[in-house]
Amino acid sequence: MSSAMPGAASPPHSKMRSLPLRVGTRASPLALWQTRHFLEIIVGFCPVLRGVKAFEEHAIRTTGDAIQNRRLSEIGGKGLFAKEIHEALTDRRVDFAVHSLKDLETELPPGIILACTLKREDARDALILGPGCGAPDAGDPYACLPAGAIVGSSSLRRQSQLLAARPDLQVVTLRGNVQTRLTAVRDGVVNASLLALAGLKRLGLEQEAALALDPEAMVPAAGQGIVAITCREGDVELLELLSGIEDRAASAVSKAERALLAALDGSCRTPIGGHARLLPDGTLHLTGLVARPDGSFVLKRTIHGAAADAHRLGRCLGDELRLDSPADIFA
Ligand SMILES: NCc1[nH]cc(CCC(=O)O)c1CC(=O)O
Repeated sequence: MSSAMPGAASPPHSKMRSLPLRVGTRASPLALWQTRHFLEIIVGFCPVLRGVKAFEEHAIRTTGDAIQNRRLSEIGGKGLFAKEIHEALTDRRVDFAVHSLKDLETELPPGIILACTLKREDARDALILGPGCGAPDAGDPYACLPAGAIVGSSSLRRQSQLLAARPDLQVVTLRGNVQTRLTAVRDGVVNASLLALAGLKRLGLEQEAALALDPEAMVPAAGQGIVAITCREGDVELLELLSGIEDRAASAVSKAERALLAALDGSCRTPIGGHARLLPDGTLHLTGLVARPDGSFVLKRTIHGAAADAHRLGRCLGDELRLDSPADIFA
């Protein structure tokens, strides 16, 4: 965190509030990378913000960061990574905040809105291999895992899809930031793990991925690979500025994926996947998945339609998946 020199920066034009703008972020290396990435984009878009001390980073420690080695499903879900950041916005300690979209709950607190989404990085999950694994084979991605191998993951979505393909595997809880999880694999605490390729790429760790998994075979989390910015609903100046850097493709796919998630209204104990692609002809393809954590039930469907209908497509697919799932999935 840095503080501005008093009086060092004056508003670049009359419409702009006084600087610096305060940016809220989690403190992990990935979150800080994403925040600096966002700042580069916004400065590129609005050069008047260059050269002055225009931004101030506020790293905020969240409840989710403080809890290690327990499943999010046990501790109350993804909202825990954003709660303190939302509070900082509401209390006007920051002006906007940078999030991984997949960690952002579908229903934000009153007064806080998703102002823009940045261009999507690779949405796929990556397989990380440690001691005891064979050579990776893209045609049969799990063949490199020996019988009974221990896979570290705290994601019920990844666990359910993995166990559906390989019921012999043992999935154990593994949390912490990307580096912590890579270290656990390298040290042989687990034989393998699954991580978002986007996080690895952003941190320059792509070479740690043995394989990128086909998103139809391992359906990613809704919003995976997308950075999202929140701000206060009434802050029209900022909303206007942020709308200028909105990536339209990311906006369409995130609308579809998040409408799917909202329609499923799954508790954090329900494995849910959602992945949309925008084709060059403007059609949007959305794949959704619901499952039992042990992989004994997996339901996967795809819907397609006009990108302009992204929200409706997501809701339709979510309703359909819910209707066609056994009662225990959403109990
Ligand atoms: N839940 C943690 C989290 N939130 C966002 C990412 C990766 C970056 C992204 O999806 O944009 C990760 C790490 C992971 O799942 O491996």
